[in-house]
Amino acid sequence: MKVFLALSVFFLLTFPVFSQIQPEVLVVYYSQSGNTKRMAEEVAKGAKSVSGVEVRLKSIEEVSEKDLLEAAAIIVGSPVYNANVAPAVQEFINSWPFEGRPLKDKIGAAFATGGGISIGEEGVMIDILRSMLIYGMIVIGGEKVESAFGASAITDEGPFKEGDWEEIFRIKANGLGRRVSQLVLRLPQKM
Ligand SMILES: Cc1cc2nc3c(=O)[nH]c(=O)nc-3n(C[C@H](O)[C@H](O)[C@H](O)COP(=O)(O)O)c2cc1C
Repeated sequence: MKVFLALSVFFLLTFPVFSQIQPEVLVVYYSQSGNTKRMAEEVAKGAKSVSGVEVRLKSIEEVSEKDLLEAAAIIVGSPVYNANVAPAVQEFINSWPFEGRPLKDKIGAAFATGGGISIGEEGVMIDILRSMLIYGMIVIGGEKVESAFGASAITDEGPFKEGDWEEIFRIKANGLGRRVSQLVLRLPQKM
């Protein structure tokens, strides 16, 4: 009897801790030749470095509406296509649920990869954040002023030409994910 009582008390005291649902950070990307995918992996790594959050990494083709609704934060990555968000990414964002604004108050952030310096990546991140604002999301940038609009990488010009993944881009991507996770934990969680 005593053992039973002790076990019951232990269960009652620890159940809320074990059953607590961790907020989710969804990192989602579109990538044809692998650069944006690589950046997404680094963003996810940064997000995972913060304990107390669940991180999901998916391509836009793999993401369901349920994934979007369950996430406390959505981080979207796109390559630069003719100085714009890749059409597949814009279509993906356009397909998000809007009625009743179920994405309102989720954190939103962006990352981008572009072939050349200053030929589109900043504009792409701002365009992603601008669309997120329509959904009522709380948009944020990266950790440092160098990633104020999000994390971006140059993949095909001068010293940044394919091959080595530059450390500065990795640091920006890690920092973006980390900051999103830290801020997610500071928001009141919806049950
Ligand atoms: C159709 C097309 C248009 C592009 N336009 C631009 C551009 O305007 N500016 C730029 O910096 N890079 C441009 N790029 C280069 C890609 O943005 C860059 O290679 C990117 O890293 C590709 O990402 P991914 O490897 O994830 O597919 C373009 C690439 C394609 C295929």
